[in-house]
Amino acid sequence: MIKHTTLIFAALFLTTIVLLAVAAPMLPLVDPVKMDILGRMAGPSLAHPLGQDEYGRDVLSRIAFGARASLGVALTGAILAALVGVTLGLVGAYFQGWAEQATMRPLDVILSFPPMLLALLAVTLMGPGVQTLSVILALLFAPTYARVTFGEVLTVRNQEYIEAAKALGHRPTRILARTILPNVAGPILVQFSLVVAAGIVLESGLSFLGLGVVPPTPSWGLMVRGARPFMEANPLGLIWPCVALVLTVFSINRICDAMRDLFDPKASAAVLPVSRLLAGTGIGRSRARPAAPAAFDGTLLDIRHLSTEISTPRGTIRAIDGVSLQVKPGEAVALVGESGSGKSMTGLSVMQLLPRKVGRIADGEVWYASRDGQRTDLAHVPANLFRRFRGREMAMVFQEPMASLNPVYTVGFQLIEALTAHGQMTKRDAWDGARRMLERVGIPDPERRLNEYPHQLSGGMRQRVAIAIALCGDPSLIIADEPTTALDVTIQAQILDLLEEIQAAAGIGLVFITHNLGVVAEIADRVVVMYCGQVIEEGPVDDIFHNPRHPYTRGLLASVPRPEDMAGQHKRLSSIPGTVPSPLALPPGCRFAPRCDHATSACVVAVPELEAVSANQNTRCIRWKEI
Ligand SMILES: Nc1ncnc2c1ncn2[C@@H]1O[C@H](COP(=O)(O)OP(=O)(O)OP(=O)(O)O)[C@@H](O)[C@H]1O
Repeated sequence: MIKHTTLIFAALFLTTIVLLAVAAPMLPLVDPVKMDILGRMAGPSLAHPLGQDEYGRDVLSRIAFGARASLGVALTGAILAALVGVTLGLVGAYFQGWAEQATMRPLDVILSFPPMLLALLAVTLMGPGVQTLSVILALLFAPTYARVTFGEVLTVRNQEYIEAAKALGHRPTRILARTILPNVAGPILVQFSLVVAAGIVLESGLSFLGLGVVPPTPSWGLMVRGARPFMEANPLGLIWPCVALVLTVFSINRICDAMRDLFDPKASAAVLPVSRLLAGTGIGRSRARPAAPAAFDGTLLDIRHLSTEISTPRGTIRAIDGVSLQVKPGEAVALVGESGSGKSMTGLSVMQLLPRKVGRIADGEVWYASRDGQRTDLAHVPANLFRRFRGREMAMVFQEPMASLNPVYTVGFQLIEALTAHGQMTKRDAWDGARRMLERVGIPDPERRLNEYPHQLSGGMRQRVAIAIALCGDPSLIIADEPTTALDVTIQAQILDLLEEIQAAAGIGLVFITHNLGVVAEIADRVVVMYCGQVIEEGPVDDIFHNPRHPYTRGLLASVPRPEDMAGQHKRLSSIPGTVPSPLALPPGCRFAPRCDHATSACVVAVPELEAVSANQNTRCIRWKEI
């Protein structure tokens, strides 16, 4: 209640002051520079409602005209500084490297100059005046904005919703303006209110030195300075400009606070109870898998001997090493393996979303067949041309939907962004399209949900929205990186059903990255088992589950609880002994040998090749026939 009252007061006060400043020359006010020696420091009267100053000038008139200079200088300076500083901070933090040097280092130079020296330099070059003051303020405050923005962007730039925006094929300028900027707007707005306040105060100091507003032109700062020596004889002369200053600064602060809340919907919106959010999420779909339409005969994705390197402070590692796998249209291929085995890096390499600067495809090919039948080696598509594949041809669903959705935009806005990313649409069509996408992923009451923010949805619904966004570009391939790991078990099952249903109905090729072999059995047609960046076994789900040939696959399967274990038939779950070796110190020969019960001296001689076990199954173990 108090919060709202202060906001209304702030808005009214600021509007009045701004109107007063704009309309001052048209109002029936006394000439603000006209002196009246007989009326020096006279108290309020009908002719002078706020009294007269040390030269007998009308205080009300000087407040109104003074607002023009003070607010004009402070607001212009703060806005100019924000435009320059925020742009440089965004570009420097997002692109880093040379962009950081080009944007942030010149600002460091400006910061190292004493402010007064800068002010004198500007006055020497431009002459004193209101415009010069605005430029000085912009120069002084742009580095502060840039630093605040730079720091904020660094904290959000690795968030999954930024990766999700890239995965949709958005341009960097669009990502900066529409995805990152709203998420860092809060601290920038706070900075803005501080800069306006500091600007008003600085204006008075610089005007006093003859570097800004030239007397007798009124400004609030000059009024404070003029009234100070007479504060005992005429306290009102000091109080009025101070009241105007304090209330203006307070109002700007309050309005900026409210705007910050607006940009951070979590701070203002009421969070709905989870039970209500979970109601009617569309549980209980049939598990029967419809036959995938034979949309395309060949392979949709054909990864051949793909190796990806990452530079780390301790040396370059091969995050994936010679990975080959194929995905057909309508086929679901699961990538499984312990943490660090290279599953995510495989997905990110295909999408060209490797960690900036440090990650690169070192070797291999990634053949992708577009809808028109054209095959492209994605590993060799330049980064600036790759955008046309993301979103439209292939999409990505991430693990944590709260992180992959942009927290400051409604569900509807984000869906419309995705729908319009690759083509123009009318607002009405985009809204209808967004509603249909929500219906498609089984979200009840889609019209209402379109107006809600991600934090107002349950985890399961958020993931449905993330899937809907991925589907907006009608992709042929979806890479889902542990899309159910962050969800509880019942919701996991619903999301799996949904993915399975959509993928099979639309003939989409699905690469499903997971730790969970239970999930693999549920969704996948084929399994690719990875260890230390290599594929160590692959084949159809049934073959891998019933006839695993690699000791590592066996170990993984033995560590999965089965229904009979739960039912009390005491079969001990085994875990694989030892830990995954560091990619910086890989063992010679078979990478699993140090943890393998069946390893012999022959296993450490050379890295085993993938060997065909049957027409469909391959394994990377030289002893598979014996064990
Ligand atoms: N940004 C990074 N910087 C340095 N090394 C990385 C980075 N990301 C991944 N790696 C390394 O690359 C290798 C493969 O990692 P990746 O994330 O693909 O494994 P994963 O199988 O997906 O694991 P998880 O299941 O934990 O996600 C690991 O050795 C990992 O430490």
